[in-house]
Amino acid sequence: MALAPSLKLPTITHIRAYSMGGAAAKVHGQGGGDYHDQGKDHWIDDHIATPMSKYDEYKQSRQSFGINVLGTLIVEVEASDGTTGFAISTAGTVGCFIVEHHLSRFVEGKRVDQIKLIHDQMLNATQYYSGGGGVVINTISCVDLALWDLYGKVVKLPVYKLLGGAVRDEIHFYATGARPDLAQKMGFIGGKMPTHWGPADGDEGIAKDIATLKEMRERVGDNFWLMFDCWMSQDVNYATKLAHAAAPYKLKWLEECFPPQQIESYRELKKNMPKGMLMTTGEHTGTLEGFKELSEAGVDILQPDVGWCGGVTSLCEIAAVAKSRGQLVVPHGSSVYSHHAVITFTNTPFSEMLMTSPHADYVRPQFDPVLIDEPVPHDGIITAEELDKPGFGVELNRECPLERPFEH
Ligand SMILES: C[C@H](O)[C@H](O)[C@@H](O)[C@@H](O)C(=O)O
Ligand SMILES: [Mg+2]
Repeated sequence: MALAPSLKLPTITHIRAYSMGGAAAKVHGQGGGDYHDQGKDHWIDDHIATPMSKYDEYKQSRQSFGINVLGTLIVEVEASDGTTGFAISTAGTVGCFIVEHHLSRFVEGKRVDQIKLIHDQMLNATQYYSGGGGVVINTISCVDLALWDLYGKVVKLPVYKLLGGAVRDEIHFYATGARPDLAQKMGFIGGKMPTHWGPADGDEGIAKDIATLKEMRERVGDNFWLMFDCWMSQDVNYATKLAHAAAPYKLKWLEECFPPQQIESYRELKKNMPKGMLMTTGEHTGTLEGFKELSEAGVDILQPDVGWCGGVTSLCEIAAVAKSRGQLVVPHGSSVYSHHAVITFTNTPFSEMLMTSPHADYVRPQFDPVLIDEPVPHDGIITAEELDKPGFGVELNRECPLERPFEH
């Protein structure tokens, strides 16, 4: 049966890649897709424990060791009917090179609905240099997100409806930031704090982070969720001791204690943790196989970042891996790009809002200032209705200092 004329979909004529911020930029602290690229005196760069914390010179600031060197990647795709779609991620100038000189050949000339075909070709064509994660997968994710945005804008449907529709009317959020007590007042269901100390600080480090947890528990009462985010900074012994020291204060989960490759460390920690405390991780894992391994190691909540794991196409596959084992998938804070996916997942009962206001004392759009109309939770909630705009429902703020370093 021939397609109705209205369903004859346009082809993709152009893909373009822009960067903003990062080491290659003249201006820093711009925020955007690389949300760690903030200005001075920001909670997100205040003595947070990392794998680099064992070096005194890199203890105070993650920017000092380069957490924000990449900057924002913006990918724009244009269809033969003139419609454009775009997305952002963390890949900056490096990502621009990969898009313009490698991935563009798999995109231009295809129909706007051939997203999965393009995704498979991008993943396989970069296998020889991607290492299955990092900036290459971030870049592929950004292209995938831009394609979903374009498809939605061509057929005039929000991405979540293209994925099969909402399974709930609202998304409820926990907040990540320095002030869970303020997050509670803003209507969030929980607060996730970074840890500030690690194995190099020994038992004294554990005592200091537990003191913060104790203080916050006293402020928020017994029922508000409190979590620690350890950003790959620990070893199994330290994480085990921290988990048991935190149990009296009802810590809900311990997040990303180790680098993504240390599957055996996660498997061992899960056995060591107090009963009822959850172990979560995944934001720095970039392959479906990597998430399968984490799932089998007993991770309770998989936390892929849709801009770093392969895009919406991969996120849906990861959600199915989790679902097959009765586990949850709660994406790392990635704003509108994960909202449209999670509202269609039956194993995502809540999601993350990353507080990018400097003192975590008000709700600022996570990718501010690069997205126009970026939705934010009100009283800790975003409704399906608020997502009812074509594509991801946002537009690119072209007043940002965008550069196109390469062309093809
Ligand atoms: C707060 C954490 O240190 C990271 O900055 C954060 O981006 C990420 O780990 C998260 O889970 O939100
Ligand atoms: Mg995290």
